Amino acid sequence: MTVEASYRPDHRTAEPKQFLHFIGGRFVSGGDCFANINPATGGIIGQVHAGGRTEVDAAVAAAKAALAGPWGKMTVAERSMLLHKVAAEITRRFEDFVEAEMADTGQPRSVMEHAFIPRGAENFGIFADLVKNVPTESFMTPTPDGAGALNYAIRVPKGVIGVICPWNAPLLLMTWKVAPALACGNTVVVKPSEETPATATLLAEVCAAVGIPDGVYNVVHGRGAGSAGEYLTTHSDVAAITFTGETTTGATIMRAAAYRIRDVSFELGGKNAGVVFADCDFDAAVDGIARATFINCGQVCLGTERVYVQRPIFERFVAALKARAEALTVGMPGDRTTTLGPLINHEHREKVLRYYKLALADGATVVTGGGIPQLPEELSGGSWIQPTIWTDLPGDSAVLREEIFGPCCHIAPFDSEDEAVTRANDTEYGLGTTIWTRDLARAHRVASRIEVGIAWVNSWFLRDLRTAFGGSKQSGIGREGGVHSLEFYTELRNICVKL
Ligand SMILES: NC(=O)c1ccc[n+]([C@@H]2O[C@H](COP(=O)([O-])OP(=O)(O)OC[C@H]3O[C@@H](n4cnc5c(N)ncnc54)[C@H](O)[C@@H]3O)[C@@H](O)[C@H]2O)c1
Ligand SMILES: O=C/C=C/C=C(\O)C(=O)O
Repeated sequence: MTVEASYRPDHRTAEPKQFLHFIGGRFVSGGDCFANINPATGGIIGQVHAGGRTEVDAAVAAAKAALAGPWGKMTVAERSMLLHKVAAEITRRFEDFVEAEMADTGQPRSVMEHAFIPRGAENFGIFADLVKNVPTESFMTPTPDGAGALNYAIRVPKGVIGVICPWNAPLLLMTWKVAPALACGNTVVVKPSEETPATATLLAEVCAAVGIPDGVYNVVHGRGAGSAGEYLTTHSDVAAITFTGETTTGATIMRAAAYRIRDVSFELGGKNAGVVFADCDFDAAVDGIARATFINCGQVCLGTERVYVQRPIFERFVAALKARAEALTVGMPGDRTTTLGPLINHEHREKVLRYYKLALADGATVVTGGGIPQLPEELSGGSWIQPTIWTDLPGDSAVLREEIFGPCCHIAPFDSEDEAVTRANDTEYGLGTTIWTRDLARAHRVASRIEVGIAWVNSWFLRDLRTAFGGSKQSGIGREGGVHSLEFYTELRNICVKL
C-alpha cells in the first residue's frame, strides 16, 4: 500500500485517471488495477485500485481510531456544522460531480443535474439538521421507597459502519447512508460499486477540504466476493453493515453479518407494479409511468416493470406509452438533447437481452423495442439498448417475476380494484408502487393494500427525506430516512437513576 502525496481527478481532461483508496485522510494506491469503463462509449475512464485485506484492514483501523479522536469528542452541533459544509462543498463542485457520474454511469446530464447530484448535497443537509432535533425518551419509574427512579435514553454511535453501494445512482445512494452515519457520530468505510468509483472518490476530496477529521470517511475500492466487499463485511471491527444492491448479494452479506452478530440495513431489488385506473389524469399517468420505466435506462430499484391498466383506457395507454418510448433519444450523456442513457455494462446488457428473448418465447406482443438501437459511431462501443414494451405475457413468465433492471415494462389490462391489488402483490418483492386515480378514497384503499415499503399516488419518486424508506418481502430489511436512519446508525442506551 503506497501513500500518494495528493490526488485530484480532473474528469474534464484526457489524462489517465487513477481511482485510489482514501484511508485515514490520505489517498493511497494498493491492489491490482482494473479499468473503469464509460458505458456510453466503451472508452476507458481510468484505472481503479482493487483493495484487498490489507487496504480494508487499514481503512477499518483508521475508522476505529477516528472514533477516539477529535470526531468522537465533537458536539452534535459541531458535527452538524461540518456536514452542512460537506453539502455546500458538493454544491460548489456540482459540475465536477455531474461530469464524474455522467462518465461512470453514462446517464444524461439532466438526470444528474435535477435528481442525483443535488440529492448528494441534500442528504447531508437533512441529517445534519435532523440529528440536532430528535429527542430521546424518558420515564419516571416508581420504587418501593417512594423516591422513584428516572430512566432516560441517550443515543450513542454504533462505531465503524461498513457501507456497500451499487452503481445505479452512486452518489445519491452512498450519501443516503454516509450522511446519517456521520451525523450520528459513527465513522465509515465505503466500498463503492466497482462500476462507479468516481463520486465516492470525489467525496473524499470534499471531506478533506471542509475539515472532516482523518479516518472518519474512508473509501476502499474493489469488487465484492473475494475482494474489498467481502473483506469489509466480514471484518470483526465493523459494527454494522448498510447495503444497497441485489437481493442475492444481500443474502450473502447477511451470512457475513451473522459472524459477531452485526446489525444490517438492506435496500434490495424490486419488481414494482404501476396501477393505472380509468379515472386517472391520463397525461399525468403516462408521464409518471414513462419516467418510472425509462429513467436511468430503467436501472432504478423503484422503477416500474409491471404496469396494470384498467381496461377502458388500456389500448389508449399502451399507444401513449409506446409514443413516449419511441420519443426517447440516445446520445452522448453531456448532450442536452439526450434523454436515454445506456445500461451500465455489456454483461448487464446481455442479461436484459436474455429477458427480451424470453419475452418472445413466452408469447409476448412486442409493442416497441426489443433489441439494440442504431447508433452513431461515437456510441458504438457503449452498452445501449432499446426501450421496450410488451403486452400479452402469461403471469408466470420470468419476465414478470424477476427483476430485469432495464428500460422495459409489460402492460396488462385489469377490470376490478381487487384484481389490480392481487396482481400487484403477486411478486416476491415489495419495494414500491405507483397508483394513478382521481378517486382519493380508492387511492388510500389500494395504497394500503399493496405490500410495499413505499406507495406513491399520482406521483413516482417524490421523496421527502424525513419519511421511512425501505422494502418489504425480498426487497429489504429495515427502514432508513428521517428518524429511522437514526435508529439504525445509533445504539439507544437506557440509563436508570435511582432518586
Ligand atoms: N432497494 C433499493 O433502495 C435499491 C436501490 C438501488 C439499487 N438497488 C438494487 O441494486 C441492484 C443493482 O445494483 P448492483 O448490481 O450494483 O448490486 P450488487 O448486489 O451486484 O452489488 C452491490 C454492491 O455489493 C458489492 N458486493 C457484491 N458481492 C458482494 C459480497 N459477496 N460481499 C460484499 N459485497 C459484495 C458490489 O461490489 C457492489 O459494491 C438491483 O437489484 C437494484 O434493485 C436497490
Ligand atoms: O435505485 C434506487 C433508488 C433509491 C432511492 C433512494 O434510496 C432514495 O431516494 O433514498
